Amino acid sequence: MFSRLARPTQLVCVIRHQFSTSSKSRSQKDAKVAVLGAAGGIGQPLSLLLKCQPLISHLNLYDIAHTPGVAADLSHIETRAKVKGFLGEEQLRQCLEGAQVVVIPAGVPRKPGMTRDDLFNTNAGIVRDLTDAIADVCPKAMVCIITNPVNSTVPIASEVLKRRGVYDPKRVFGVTTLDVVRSNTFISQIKEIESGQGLDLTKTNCPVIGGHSGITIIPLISQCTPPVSFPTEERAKLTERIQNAGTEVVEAKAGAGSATLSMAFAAAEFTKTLIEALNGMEGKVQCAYVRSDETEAKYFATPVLLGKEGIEKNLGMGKLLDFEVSLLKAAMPELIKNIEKGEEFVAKTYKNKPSGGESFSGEEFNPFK
Ligand SMILES: NC(=O)C1=CN([C@@H]2O[C@H](COP(=O)(O)OP(=O)(O)OC[C@H]3O[C@@H](n4cnc5c(N)ncnc54)[C@H](O)[C@@H]3O)[C@@H](O)[C@H]2O)C=CC1
Ligand SMILES: O=C([O-])CC(=O)C(=O)O
Repeated sequence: MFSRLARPTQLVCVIRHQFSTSSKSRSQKDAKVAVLGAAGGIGQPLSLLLKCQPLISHLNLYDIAHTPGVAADLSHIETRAKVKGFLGEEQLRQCLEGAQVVVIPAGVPRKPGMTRDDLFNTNAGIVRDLTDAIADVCPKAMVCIITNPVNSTVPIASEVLKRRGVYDPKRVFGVTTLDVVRSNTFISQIKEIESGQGLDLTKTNCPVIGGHSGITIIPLISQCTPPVSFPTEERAKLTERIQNAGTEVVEAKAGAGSATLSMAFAAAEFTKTLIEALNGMEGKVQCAYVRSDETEAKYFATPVLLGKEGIEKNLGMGKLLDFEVSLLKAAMPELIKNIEKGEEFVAKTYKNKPSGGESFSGEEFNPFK
């Protein structure tokens, strides 16, 4: 059930292959995708990968800077998707017209010494306002949120959509694919050191549940396919590396941002799987941070089966080892706090704009009063 997609280890070749294979197919449907934050460190390579994705017919790129150049550049690539750039708030709604999938990497990244939660003050408002525009223009779109802190930005987007009366939990995703990508890579690397032969990365799949920050990232190594086993100490070390992998990149980049290329790869994989599922392809599964009843946290990442309407089924976390249960216990307080912080932010700051009516204060929605 939890299948891996073919992964572009040799990216360019696979991009060409995907394009040439599917340009022969006349049965594919058109997908219109908007990327918000498209000129950034993630946005640019992500837009490149999406431009090479044959299921995408239209690719709209929005940012507060540089999108005309990025769009002009990408538009010269001989692949199917028609690329348009949209610049500044006044063009945001135009960008979103007809979008079936909206991917959001807009917002500031970490610098060394910062936590993802330290990004909240800047990024919360960005996600709130972008989601508000989505509610106006393409309320039925799939919303894929990359912007950190994901643990809080997904609740923020959900609360805005709720206030606008267009929330459907099947259509809102926190993109946590990078945690799976990293787990697969690190597990295979260790097996290569141990046995001289790594795992076949096209078939390796380690689900990652929980949230997307530090100890809230819970790799389920016991559920990896193919099955792998590690001595207790090594499993703990591997888990810690996966949890801190984002910080590993932030430190290596030494002030120049966080993971961009691997994140673009991961988000492109997620988007591709989602579009395939929207097109009716069956058995499409990805881990994502979604509205969930799995635990006491309202939002929780698990493998989800994707379908024509978004999430078809939450596949849950399965049976955990004692070690994984202890990781889950450790994660819950932080995760719940992050979720509440996102919800409170919207309650305190959201100004609803009913169509044709006047703006009125978010105070009216404050459930804490
Ligand atoms: N979910 C995940 O696994 C990951 C999430 N991230 C997060 O992704 C976000 C983006 O990271 P980078 O691309 O490296 O940052 P970046 O700074 O390189 O790019 C961000 C882009 O967002 C744009 N932007 C800012 N405000 C905007 C607004 N109101 N509307 C539209 N665009 C706006 C900026 O102009 C910039 O082009 C960060 O919050 C980062 O923490 C990064 C890596 C992994
Ligand atoms: O670490 C960061 O700030 C960016 C991120 O979410 C990741 O790389 O997993």
